[in-house]
Amino acid sequence: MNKDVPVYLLSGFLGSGKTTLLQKLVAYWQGQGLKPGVIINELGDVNLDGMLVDSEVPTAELLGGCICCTVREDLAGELAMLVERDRPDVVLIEATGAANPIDLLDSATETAMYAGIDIKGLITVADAAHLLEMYRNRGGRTYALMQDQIRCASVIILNKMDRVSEREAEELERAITEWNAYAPVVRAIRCEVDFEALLNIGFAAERVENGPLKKTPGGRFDMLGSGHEHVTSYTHRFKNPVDSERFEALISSLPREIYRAKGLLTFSDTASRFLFQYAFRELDFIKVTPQGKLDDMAVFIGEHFSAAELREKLEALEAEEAQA
Ligand SMILES: Nc1nc2c(ncn2[C@@H]2O[C@H](COP(=O)(O)OP(=O)(O)OP(=O)(O)O)[C@@H](O)[C@H]2O)c(=O)[nH]1
Repeated sequence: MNKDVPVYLLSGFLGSGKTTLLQKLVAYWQGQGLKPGVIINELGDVNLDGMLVDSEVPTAELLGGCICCTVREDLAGELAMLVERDRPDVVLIEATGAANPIDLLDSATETAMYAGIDIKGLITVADAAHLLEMYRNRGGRTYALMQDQIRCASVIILNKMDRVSEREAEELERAITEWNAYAPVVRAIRCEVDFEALLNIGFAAERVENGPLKKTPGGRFDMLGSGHEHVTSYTHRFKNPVDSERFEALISSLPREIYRAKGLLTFSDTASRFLFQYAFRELDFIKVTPQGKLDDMAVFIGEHFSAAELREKLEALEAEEAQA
């Protein structure tokens, strides 16, 4: 009989560093001579994260919805198919940052009943600076979701340590341990951690056995989840290139309610195309050469922001360039 394929789930709020970790874990497993498979779930209908994953890696995409609601059944199907078709040695599932991990765990364990997989547990990546701000302001559904993602974790990566001080990190670690006394907390910058240690400490049998989550007799995980219906997104499709500096200025003037944006852009003043990333007030650009035909687009994610206002600003930016 074939051995069950180990499956790791990856959660963490929008922009915390999940894809950064996914890329590194994939490289780590490849370095061990293993064949990893990945499933990526994005809220938008274009898989931008997929562009950052080695094209040799079998990848399944779940787009246009979130694992914990609209694409729940699809996850089971995609996971079973990936395992059957590509026979990976290990699978990593990256949920959207808006996903409630309970539903993700539920859906994955359902699949485990028939698909020959072994759910190892959940890695939660937290953006230290963003979590700290949320923790100090206490309240709101984003904060509740971040807490749930930490409560459900088998191991927590406290990422973006370059953005907090030692005292702040200690304050965060105390809070995290209160929410989840079982999971080890590993500090990191750009999710750079000792992967061997991470996979050993976080998923040791006795920890999983005594972990924060117990299954109910009905097979579901017994923990109240907070929905993420408050999270909204707006996808903009660009008709023509925009000026990079004006685009940067627009991004830096975004309202606080928009905490995540990413997209693929052609600038009028540069030769190549760029994947842009904006997470908790930090902007990053990566040069890319997308495979196949992909139009310029940007997705903005946040709470109760005005999509109409944002669209107007973006259209004005496009119009300025068209006239120039
Ligand atoms: N300053 C800083 N930035 C980081 C660190 N780790 C990742 N980033 C940046 O944060 C942004 C978001 O990282 P991702 O790995 O795409 O985050 P994600 O959790 O996959 O985002 P979603 O898919 O939208 O949920 C990117 O611009 C990263 O380069 C870190 O340790 N410090």
